[in-house]
Amino acid sequence: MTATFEDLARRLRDAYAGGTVSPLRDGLDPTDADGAYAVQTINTRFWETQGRRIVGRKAGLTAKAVQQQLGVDQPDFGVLFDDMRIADGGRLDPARAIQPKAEAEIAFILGADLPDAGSTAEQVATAVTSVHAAIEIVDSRIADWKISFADTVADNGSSAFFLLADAGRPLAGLDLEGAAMEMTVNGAVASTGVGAAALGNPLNAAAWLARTLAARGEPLKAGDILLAGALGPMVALTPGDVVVARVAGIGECRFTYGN
Ligand SMILES: C=C/C=C(\O)C(=O)O
Repeated sequence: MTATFEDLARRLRDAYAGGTVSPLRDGLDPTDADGAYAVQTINTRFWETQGRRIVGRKAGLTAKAVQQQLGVDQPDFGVLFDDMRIADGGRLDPARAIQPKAEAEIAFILGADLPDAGSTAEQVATAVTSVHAAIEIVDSRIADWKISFADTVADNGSSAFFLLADAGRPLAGLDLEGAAMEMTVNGAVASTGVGAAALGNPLNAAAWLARTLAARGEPLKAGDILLAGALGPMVALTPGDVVVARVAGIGECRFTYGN
């Protein structure tokens, strides 16, 4: 290994403005989760010093369909910053993205802290104040999305932007596992899935996030937004695309990838 974690973190930061970089093989073994999270954390701290505010976390690689797309077999997480949020019905300027893809998800907003490294899905459920249909726009800073597990973890879970349906619903009575997802692009169905795709139930993905972050000493807090992971395959975006995600019984949200 010739590159340090600081080198890799700087390389990924520079890619946001300068364009994609090669896979990080000169400093990270493709399966080195600890090293990859160390790189992610260097950049999280860096961005915080630049005034970006953490508003939540994303779980990723929770759906078999997405794991297969990327050739991995475990979930990961990334940080959601305030400036990554797009309004429901809003626009994402293509100049702000490199090689974006959209994923339809279920999101939770927490009303209580989750400090327990043994948090269960039931404990998370008691902390949830609202459930939303959501879209995450992922955008690898690694050229052509040729990512290993370590590459995507180091690169903030390949996260870039997200939006939540304005209308949220209380958790009580919702069938999260059975909720059918359909995402259309320009009116044509581009991705389908179901809530159970996220580790069996989106609450399992949220509990995985809660445990993982508590164990790292950075527990989820009241007010945090949690993205529970893609419910179906991700879809590459082209300027002009209008993307709508519908999650049955939960809601829908949309954005335009264009000026
Ligand atoms: C590479 C990113 C994957 C996700 O965001 C996901 O599976 O939700």
